[in-house]
Amino acid sequence: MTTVMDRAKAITITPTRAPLIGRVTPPGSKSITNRVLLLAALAKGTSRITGALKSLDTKLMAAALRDMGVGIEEPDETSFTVTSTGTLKAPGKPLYLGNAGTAMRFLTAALALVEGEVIADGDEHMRKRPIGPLVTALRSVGIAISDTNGCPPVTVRGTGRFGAGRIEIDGGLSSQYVSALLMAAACGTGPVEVALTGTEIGARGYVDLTVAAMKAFGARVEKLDEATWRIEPTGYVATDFYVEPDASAATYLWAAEVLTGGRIDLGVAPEDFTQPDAKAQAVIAQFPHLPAVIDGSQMQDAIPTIAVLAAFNETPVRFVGIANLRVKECDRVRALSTELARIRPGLAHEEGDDLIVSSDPALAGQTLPTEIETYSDHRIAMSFALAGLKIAGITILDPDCVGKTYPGYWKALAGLGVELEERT
Ligand SMILES: O=C(O)C1=C[C@@H](OP(=O)(O)O)[C@@H](O)[C@H](O)C1
Ligand SMILES: C=C(OP(=O)(O)O)C(=O)O
Repeated sequence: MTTVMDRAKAITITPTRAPLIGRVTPPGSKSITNRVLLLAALAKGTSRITGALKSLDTKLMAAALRDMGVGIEEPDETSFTVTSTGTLKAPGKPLYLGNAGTAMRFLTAALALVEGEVIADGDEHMRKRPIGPLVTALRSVGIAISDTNGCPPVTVRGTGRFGAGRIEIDGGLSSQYVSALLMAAACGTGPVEVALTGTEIGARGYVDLTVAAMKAFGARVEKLDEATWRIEPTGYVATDFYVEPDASAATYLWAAEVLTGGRIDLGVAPEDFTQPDAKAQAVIAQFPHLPAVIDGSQMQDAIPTIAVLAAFNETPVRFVGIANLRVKECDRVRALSTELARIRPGLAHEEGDDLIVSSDPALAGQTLPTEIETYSDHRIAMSFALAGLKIAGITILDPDCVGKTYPGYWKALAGLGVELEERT
């Protein structure tokens, strides 16, 4: 698998004449898969993970753990069997984590548990994604760690132990910093308190997801107040774990359903997801009467989906609380405004960190030949494909970038009867 953008490749979508009706099983959750892979690696014994996502991001996490001596087998398309001594060994080479934010942030904290020096690096996009607050927090509990101008690569000189005491962390830029500290903290020499400094935190639901996964692997975590968690030094116990489907992946299917007036059975009800992006379903269901202002802070990965949907809404939509989108796989605020405006000038613009989508229901049925730049960002590719369900001439460049979290995306659309023309 490669993360290098393949500009020659493209997919042009033919608008659907009929409502999309059918069944699609979304892949397993990326967020949960990468949490439980790490937790299983930190537990002594064998853990069987089922329902897991197999995609670039989880392959990178699994490969890094294998490099550190963890046995990971893949008995089938959706399972990992993880066998570990409960410790991570220093790999003989830098860990390569591509543009997988979860792998980079979660492992950066976990590398304190390795005895020896480890470098964690990523691709050119990851090298622009901030990790400074996490590095500063780790240093505050005596971990020898350095970054590169606030971004990866990071070098950690671990002692095999995490330490104990209070760690303050600013989770404003990324909740993944908080999740990373919480997971490593259960392997501390004593109890650890993780406390938020700022009032803001990127989607809180991801921290809840972390705590739930930690508890499933035997950790004792107590939420002392809205900004503080206390983690006991229990370590982890190997367990079997079923990963629920990916809520962010589900957003494309929920949107495809309302855009085409169809019915897509995902085999799981929106209320049964524990991931923050499941909140998006209630918003998407209001189409074509989406709210005038949508706060994206608690469902960040769903915003590209809703922004493209908003282009077909009856009235304009302002997206607020999305400044963090500027430090994801690409600057998503910029990518969304640029690519929507490429479809039709004026369709979207930025005001500070807000995104305003002008909306034009009359776009549906038009032919507007447009090549959508995807910036190596799976969510830009997947969300703009939705525009192609209604507008003729939408071409998605570098369509394989969906492999970061949803390698079966194009097949899923084709399975629903969407006609895709591939340029290779
Ligand atoms: O913890 C997680 O699994 C994630 C947290 C979010 O990132 P930030 O915490 O960086 O906002 C989200 O965008 C990402 O896709 C997955
Ligand atoms: C932001 C994302 O990923 P990550 O931070 O895990 O790279 C995403 O999947 O939309």
